[in-house]
Amino acid sequence: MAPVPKECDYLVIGGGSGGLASARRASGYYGAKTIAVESKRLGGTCVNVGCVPKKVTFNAASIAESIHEAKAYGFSVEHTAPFDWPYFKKKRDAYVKRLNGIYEKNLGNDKVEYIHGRAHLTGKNEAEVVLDDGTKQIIKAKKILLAVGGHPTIPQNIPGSEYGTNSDGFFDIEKQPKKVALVGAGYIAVEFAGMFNALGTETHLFIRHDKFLRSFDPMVQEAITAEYERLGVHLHKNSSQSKVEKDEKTGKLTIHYKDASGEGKLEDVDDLIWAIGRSPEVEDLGLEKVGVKQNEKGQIITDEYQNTNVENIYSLGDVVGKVELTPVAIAAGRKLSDRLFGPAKFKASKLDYNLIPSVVFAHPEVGSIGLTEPQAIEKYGKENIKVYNTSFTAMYYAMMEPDEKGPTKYKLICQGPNEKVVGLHILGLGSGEMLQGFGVAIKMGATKADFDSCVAIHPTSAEELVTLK
Ligand SMILES: Cc1cc2nc3c(=O)[nH]c(=O)nc-3n(C[C@H](O)[C@H](O)[C@H](O)COP(=O)(O)OP(=O)(O)OC[C@H]3O[C@@H](n4cnc5c(N)ncnc54)[C@H](O)[C@@H]3O)c2cc1C
Ligand SMILES: NC(=O)C1=CN([C@@H]2O[C@H](COP(=O)(O)OP(=O)(O)OC[C@H]3O[C@@H](n4cnc5c(N)ncnc54)[C@H](OP(=O)(O)O)[C@@H]3O)[C@@H](O)[C@H]2O)C=CC1
Ligand SMILES: N[C@@H](CCC(=O)N[C@@H](CSSC[C@H](NC(=O)CC[C@H](N)C(=O)O)C(=O)NCC(=O)O)C(=O)NCC(=O)O)C(=O)O
Repeated sequence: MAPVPKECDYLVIGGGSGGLASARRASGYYGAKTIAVESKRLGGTCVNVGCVPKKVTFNAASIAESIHEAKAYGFSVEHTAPFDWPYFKKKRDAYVKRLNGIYEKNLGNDKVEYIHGRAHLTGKNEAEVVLDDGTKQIIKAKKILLAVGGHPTIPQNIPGSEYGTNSDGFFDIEKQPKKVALVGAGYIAVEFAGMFNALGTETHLFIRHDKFLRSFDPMVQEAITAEYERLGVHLHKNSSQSKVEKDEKTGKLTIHYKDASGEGKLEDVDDLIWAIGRSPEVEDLGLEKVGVKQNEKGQIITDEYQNTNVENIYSLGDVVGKVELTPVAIAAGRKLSDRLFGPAKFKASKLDYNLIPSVVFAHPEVGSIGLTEPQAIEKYGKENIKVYNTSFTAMYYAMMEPDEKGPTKYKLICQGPNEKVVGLHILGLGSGEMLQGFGVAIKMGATKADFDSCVAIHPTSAEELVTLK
């Protein structure tokens, strides 16, 4: 006999950053009867195959860099012991598993009912969940949130592309590759390439153009691409892949490619990672059944309040594809629950998608908020913007030989006679931690004079941003 349908105020499909944040706010703050459904592991992309395991791997890579650089500071530390990848992976997996448990407990603390299974819409106020044992549970809900995230985009028309893996598979790699190839030019390819290279893997990065991170300010694109080359990442510029072959005996891959200098092949590759963007996880969600509109990429279309075109169905996070970052999904999820279930003062609550800071955990880190210089020129006209640039050697590198010093470059973009700051782009050690505070100031409408009125903290890299000339 089919189980009795469940009923709730708020059904959240997807237990990732956005879904969990919204469910917990709705139930924990406002007492809405909330059910959250997750088909894989609680915490979603960020906790399981994204920010969290990525950042601890980045930390390992940073330690490798410090060990390498320690000599310049008089330590007789040799990078002799190889990095124990299996040991590290086991600990990383255990940490993620611990977080899965914490997240389940947090749901319980906030009285969100958690169901493990795969959900799809069966009506405007109804979904069916296929449970782990194959049985089906109908859930009727006054309001439904679709926070189903995305998955790595699969490359098209490249024979043998299936021999490669993607960012999910990166976290399953059991043994440190001797030689790795990555395809892509965005956050993931750049972060992974930097980590592999710092950990001592021979790293090949295939990009379609001559620079990567092309959505960032030109200063960032140029400096970080050049720095990766200096660090020894093998960059295959203006390249495309025609075929991937696998030697069944050794498991090694051969990548056939074309670039500006003609055809080539890269042999003896242990792991190939495609990092060419992400696609929405909507195939089996039943969107057509209830008429939820999608754009040409399959992403769910919402208005600025996260409303879909269907009344009482909402969506946010990666599946809407606006800004694919965890804090964005979390903030949108909390604002939505404030609006739907909170007091009257939140009736117009919505996330402001302007001036969202983000950091690429590259080597060195890159941070950005607001407009790039070309965007600022397009929006305000060249005559109405003033750009401040600085490029210097961070004091950390003072003890090192000239060829061991990394770059630090900052750019501040100001608009109008008051020189309101409309863009900040930073590249260098510590950029990740630096940007958040500057983000607050910029979000408050800071001008160049406001930056200058804050006394510098010496000696830091950040002080250069309040003493720009
Ligand atoms: C390698 C990598 C590194 C990243 N690093 C960072 C970083 O450093 N900083 C940052 O801000 N962002 C980072 N991101 C992006 C960040 O992970 C995402 O923006 C964020 O997780 C999006 O949250 P979400 O709730 O929209 O989706 P997700 O976190 O993807 O959650 C969606 C959940 O829905 C579940 N689901 C899907 N369909 C169904 C269904 N039908 N029924 C039930 N459950 C379903 C999925 O299993 C998933 O758990 C990274 C991403 C990747 C891939
Ligand atoms: N630190 C953070 O906050 C992180 C955030 N994320 C989030 O996850 C999102 C997804 O990351 P990611 O997968 O890197 O996607 P991105 O969208 O950042 O970058 C993918 C890039 O790969 C290139 N590309 C696309 N198709 C191909 C192809 N067929 N062959 C070769 N290159 C191709 C494109 O660059 P081009 O046009 O130059 O070729 C494209 O911009 C990010 O946008 C970000 O929002 C992910 C990791 C870390
Ligand atoms: N930011 C610090 C703290 C790290 C942190 O937040 N750790 C998390 C793991 S990252 S877990 C991934 C991510 N968390 C966050 O992004 C942190 C959210 C921020 N503190 C906030 O409240 O907005 C997320 O998807 N959140 C969804 C949600 O919280 O609803 C943790 O241990 N959590 C245990 C707990 O919460 O008890 C750091 O980077 O060192």
